[in-house]
Amino acid sequence: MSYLLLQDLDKRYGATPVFSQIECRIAQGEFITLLGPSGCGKSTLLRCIAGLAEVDRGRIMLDGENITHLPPQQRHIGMVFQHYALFPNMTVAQNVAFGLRMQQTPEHETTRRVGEMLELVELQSYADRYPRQLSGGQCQRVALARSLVTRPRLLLLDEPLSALDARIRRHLREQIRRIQHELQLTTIFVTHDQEEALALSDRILLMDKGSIVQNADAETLYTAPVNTFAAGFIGHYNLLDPDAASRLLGEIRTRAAAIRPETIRFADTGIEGMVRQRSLLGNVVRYQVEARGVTLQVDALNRSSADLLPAGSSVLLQIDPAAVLELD
Ligand SMILES: Nc1ncnc2c1ncn2[C@@H]1O[C@H](COP(=O)(O)OP(=O)(O)OP(=O)(O)O)[C@@H](O)[C@H]1O
Repeated sequence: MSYLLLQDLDKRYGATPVFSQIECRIAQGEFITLLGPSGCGKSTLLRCIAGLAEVDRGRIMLDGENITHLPPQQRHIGMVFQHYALFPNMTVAQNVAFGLRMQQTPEHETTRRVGEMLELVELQSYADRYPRQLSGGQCQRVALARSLVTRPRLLLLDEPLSALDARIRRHLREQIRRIQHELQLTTIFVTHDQEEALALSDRILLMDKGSIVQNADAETLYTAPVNTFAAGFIGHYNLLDPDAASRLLGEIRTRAAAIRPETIRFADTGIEGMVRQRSLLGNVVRYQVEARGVTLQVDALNRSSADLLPAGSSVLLQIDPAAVLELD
């Protein structure tokens, strides 16, 4: 049985549909990511699950209970937002204790559970600080501890990392994954960052314009996108219309083709091309290569600076036919 079931959900604001016919089954303990471009309806869907917005049609079942019309406080769902809404006049420990105080949990129990949560997010020594004395990443860990302390049935994370710098983001996302795994907590994470989604998720729901375009694990989404939107959003696929694909591959193609830059190789024989530009992405070098009138991105491992090809180099490209996806 699914732990969380979203059935035929529709939502509109006035005449504008936000999402429609959302269907999804989520198992207990799964880490699901809602991924999609800005405005595709991710946050609104999350807010509907939390009870902060109403769906116009459909049913939301959590652990066998129909929660579609329950007020948020009766859903027992934890939520962390992009901007940490900590109480500025309360210490870290008081912020974390807030939900328990509202439930009138006995004082000794509150102290114990707050201590456990601060340990979980590695902020034990910050208990008496105020939010203004914390970094952005620390604030988000407090927000996480605050939403976990009441032992929610479901954790919803709405772009909790997007206001943080890249290094802190990576560290905190690993921490979130560890905590989620330790607590076996069913989690839905919203992001528009594909790298974050691929790194974190058991399963990704890729959304576009209010619909789920693909529902798959990271590997499937990366290697087998279902259409050109999915291929354009995930990885850095070369997307070629049928004309360009026919010219490049030297055979008639009637559908669009998608080729991942890392599946194209420089070789001793193959399609003639010319390097136009290169950019160093750290461990990878991304070349822009012109071949048969088509501009391609080709990724190569950055093994040594002696191997780097300058702009203007003639190259021969090998494209494995199995790596050419046909898409609509
Ligand atoms: N309260 C509201 N009233 C009217 N329209 C809204 C409201 N909230 C969201 N929308 C619209 O619904 C659509 C989906 O918004 P939503 O915030 O769910 O997108 P999102 O995918 O989370 O985007 P982002 O990544 O930018 O946060 C957008 O077109 C937005 O303008």
